[in-house]
Order: sequence, then C-alpha cells, then structure tokens
Amino acid sequence: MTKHSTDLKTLLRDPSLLETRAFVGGEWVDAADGATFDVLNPARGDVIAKVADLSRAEVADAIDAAAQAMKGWAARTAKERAQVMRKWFDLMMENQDDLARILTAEMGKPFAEAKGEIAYGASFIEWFGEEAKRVYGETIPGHQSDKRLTVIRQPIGVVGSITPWNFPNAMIARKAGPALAVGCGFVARPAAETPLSALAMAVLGERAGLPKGILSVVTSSRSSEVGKEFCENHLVRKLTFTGSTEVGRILLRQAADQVMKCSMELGGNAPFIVFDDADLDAAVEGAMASKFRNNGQTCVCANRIYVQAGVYDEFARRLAAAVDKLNVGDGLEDGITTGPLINESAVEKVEEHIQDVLDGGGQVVTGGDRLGGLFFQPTVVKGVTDNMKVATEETFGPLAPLFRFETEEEVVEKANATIFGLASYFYARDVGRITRVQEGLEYGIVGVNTGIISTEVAPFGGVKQSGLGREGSRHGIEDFLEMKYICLSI
Ligand SMILES: NC(=O)C1=CN([C@@H]2O[C@H](COP(=O)(O)OP(=O)(O)OC[C@H]3O[C@@H](n4cnc5c(N)ncnc54)[C@H](OP(=O)(O)O)[C@@H]3O)[C@@H](O)[C@H]2O)C=CC1
Ligand SMILES: O=C(O)[C@H](O)CS(=O)(=O)O
Repeated sequence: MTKHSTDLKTLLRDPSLLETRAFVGGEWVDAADGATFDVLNPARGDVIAKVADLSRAEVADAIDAAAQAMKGWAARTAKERAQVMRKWFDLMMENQDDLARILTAEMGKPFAEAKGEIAYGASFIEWFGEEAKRVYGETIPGHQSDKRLTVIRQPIGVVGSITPWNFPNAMIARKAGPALAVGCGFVARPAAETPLSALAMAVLGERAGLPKGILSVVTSSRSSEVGKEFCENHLVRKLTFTGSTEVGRILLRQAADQVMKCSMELGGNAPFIVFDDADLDAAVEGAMASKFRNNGQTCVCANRIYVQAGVYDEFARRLAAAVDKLNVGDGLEDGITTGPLINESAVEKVEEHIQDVLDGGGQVVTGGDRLGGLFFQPTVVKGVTDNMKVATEETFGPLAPLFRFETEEEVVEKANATIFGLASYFYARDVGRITRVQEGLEYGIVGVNTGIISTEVAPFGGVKQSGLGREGSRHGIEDFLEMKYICLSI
C-alpha cells in the first residue's frame, strides 16, 4: 500500500467543507480551552485534521441553543421546514464527491462506496422532509355529548444523537432527518474517529437555511461525558444511539434516571442461510454484498454463513473465487473495492476469530492474513462450529465463516440462538420453505434472496438486544413525536 500523507483540502472542489471547528448554537467554534483531538486516515495512518474537543459544559450550551431555536423552528409549517430539508438534500447531492472524499479519508471505505453512503444519507433528509407534511392527528367520537376529543402530535423536544464511525454520514442523517423535519432541536455527537463528515453536513445544513442553534455538532473525544450530559440534561427529551449493544446498555441505564425516551440501533449477528434449492450464483453474490460491504463493518453484515450439506463444498468454492477478486487498498485510489479496518483492535478481532476457528479444527479457504497497517485479506473459513467465537460474537470485519447444516428446522433454531435480532438473510426457491423460514427467523429484518436490505423507505431496526425502535420509513418519524390528547368540553 502506498504510504503518503493526505492533504484533504487539495482533494476537494470546495475546501470550505473541511471544517474542524465544532458547530454550536449556529456558530463555528474552537473548544473554550483550545483542546483538539486528531482524526486519522486509517489507510495511511496520518493525521488528516485536528478537531475541536468540546467539554461537557459546551455540549450543554448546544442543548440550550437547540431548545431556544426549537420555538421558532417548530412554529414553522411542515411545508416550510420541508423546503429547507429539500435544499439540504440538494446541497448534499451537489457536493456528493467532496463529502465522499472526506468520508473515505476519515473512515477508509472506498470512494465509490462512500458516494453511495452520501446518497443513502441524503435520502433520509429528502424522505423525512416530505414525511413531516403527513404527520396527521385524529378526532375521536366523544364519550359525552358535550365533549370534543382530538389527538395532535408535536415534536418531542431536543434530541441528543450519538453515532458510530462506520457510516459517518448516513447514521446521523437517519436521525437528523426525521427529528429536524418535525421541528425538533438536534445535537449530534459523531464518533471521534469520524467527525469530519458530520461537520461537513452541518456546513451544508447551515447553507440550506437551518436556523441558528437548531442543529449542533459537538465534536469531542470524551464520549462518555457527552452521553452523560445528554442523559442528565432535562432539556433533552430524546436520546438516539447507533453503536454496540454494550454501550447501548450503558446509555439506557443513564437515561432511565429521567425516564428519557430512547431509540437504540445496536449490534447484530446476522445469519446468512443457503439452502440446497438456492440459486448458488445469486447466493454467492448476496453473500459478497452482505458480508464485505464496508469491509464487513456494518451491523447488518452476514456474521454466520450456514450452508446446507448438499451444496456446502460448491458454495465454498464459488464464494472463495469471488472473494479473491476483491481489491484491497487505499479507498482514495481508483479500483479499490475494500479499504482498511477502522483501527488496530478491529484487526485483532478478525485475527482472533480466525485463530479460534483454526484451533477448533476449521480451515482457511482463502485469505487469513494481515496486509500491513490496518489492511486485512478478505477471508473465507470452513468447518466452523457452534462452539466457536464467531458463532456468538460480531466479527465486524472481512471474515466469512461457513457452517454446515442438514435440515431447515436445525438451521432456523441455530440462526435464532443469539441475543441479537437485527438482520438475517436466506436463499431458497421453494415457496413453502421461504414462507416458513421468513416467519420463523427472530429478526427485525429478513432478506430473502438478497444480501442488501438498507433503504430509507423501509423500517430498519432489531428485536431482542439489537435495539429499540425503527429508523427510516413512515415509522421512523414516530420516535421524534409526542402524542397529545385534548378533551374539549363545550
Ligand atoms: N449497530 C451498529 O450500527 C454498530 C455497531 N457497532 C458495534 O460496536 C462495536 C464497537 O464499535 P464502536 O464504534 O467502538 O462502537 P461503540 O458502541 O463503542 O461506539 C459507538 C458510539 O458511541 C460512543 N460511545 C462509546 N462509549 C460511550 C459512552 N459510555 N457514552 C456515550 N457514548 C459512547 C462512541 O464514541 P467514541 O468512538 O468516540 O468512543 C461512538 O460514537 C463494533 O465491533 C460493533 O459490534 C459499532 C458501530 C455501529
Ligand atoms: O449501523 C450500520 O451498520 C448501518 O445501520 C447499516 S445500514 O443501515 O447502512 O445498512
């Protein structure tokens, strides 16, 4: 891999999108004490920016500003807010290439994939700008002749948002879209690894006409302090989080003290099942898409690949052949399909899972080795059994473990044997089997003969310990509204 420094500003058509100050109350600010934290390019290891490192007190200022700005923003009509959201969408798409280069530089995913994320993120801004115009109330036949009953829905209040590094644009957009569209104030704390994408979104949001203070981006290396401020500040009425189940539990415990409404999009352990009546080429294509998207660093990636005995060896052969065509490298360079992992611990987790398979008698079909830095060979292993770590732990990397199974009943039981319940996938052609399996899988999302399920028009979220609530779709707006029952006596 070529190792050279990243002069990101020279790569941008509009260098002003590369913002390193925090966005608080409509102002671009350095930390009061001048503190900064480094943002690294995971492909090259160099520091690409030094970003304002805010304290908890400065986060509180952003919350105050959001509460103040809400008064005017919520008073606008849904159509007026939608016009600003639409402008924001247009600006994100006009600046798609620059936003993608910033995203690739700080997170590592290849430029083409980063462009896809920008479009995916922008789609939530567009979708919820429109959806907010359809937040209807209701009238209810009175229980007494002198009573007139109505139900109205109003913005829940100031929203605190904590998002991960794996989708630095889309995970914020999937929350900010509905929250802002219905009139909420929104304070976003992006992961310390990837703050630049969020800041660039705020630059464009300001240009689109978001009023001062309604959106803040509070960059900070002190994630737990920010989380505590969100959970303890009584002006915050909603906490929305995407990340690990472990951190989700911490936040839920903290939010319980003020009975705060929470949305949680947490970890997964997706089964990917290939039955013997599957279209094997389609199943390989789906496995590649699901497993190796974002270098395996998504909560909906296939984490366990179950293949029915009759097609196990052929599927393994075809999958390995497809994996060998992946091109690992620096995502800012042309022709790269697979970037680096986000950090050293992510690489070590992949190595740990592979070694555990080998220690248990499994074998590497292809890959299995580091490539220097944070790069790792996309890997297929076979002979994987239920007692191995990869059966219960999310790898979050480019490892495709193949489990063999005999019967439909067996594999559905094994697929469900996890505390997680976010995404699941299977390939089959028998309609009876498809019906039984799609209904039997205990997951919030089931992909049938497809490995990619993510879209703004459908409800995204998990059951069991994969989360609370849904994001996207007409359902995704509900979490940012409160229902009010009005009983009028005439
Ligand atoms: N469901 C999903 O979409 C995702 C799931 N994951 C899962 O989480 C694992 C670890 O990934 P990672 O990014 O470290 O995910 P984390 O859950 O550790 O971090 C997610 C976000 O939460 C912040 N955070 C961490 N601890 C706290 C806290 N105590 N209070 C408030 N905020 C906190 C992080 O900030 P900071 O990074 O600055 O510490 C980051 O912004 C992955 O291996 C994967 O299993 C990860 C990303 C996305
Ligand atoms: O957190 C994630 O991994 C994303 O939610 C996955 S997706 O929505 O981009 O598919």
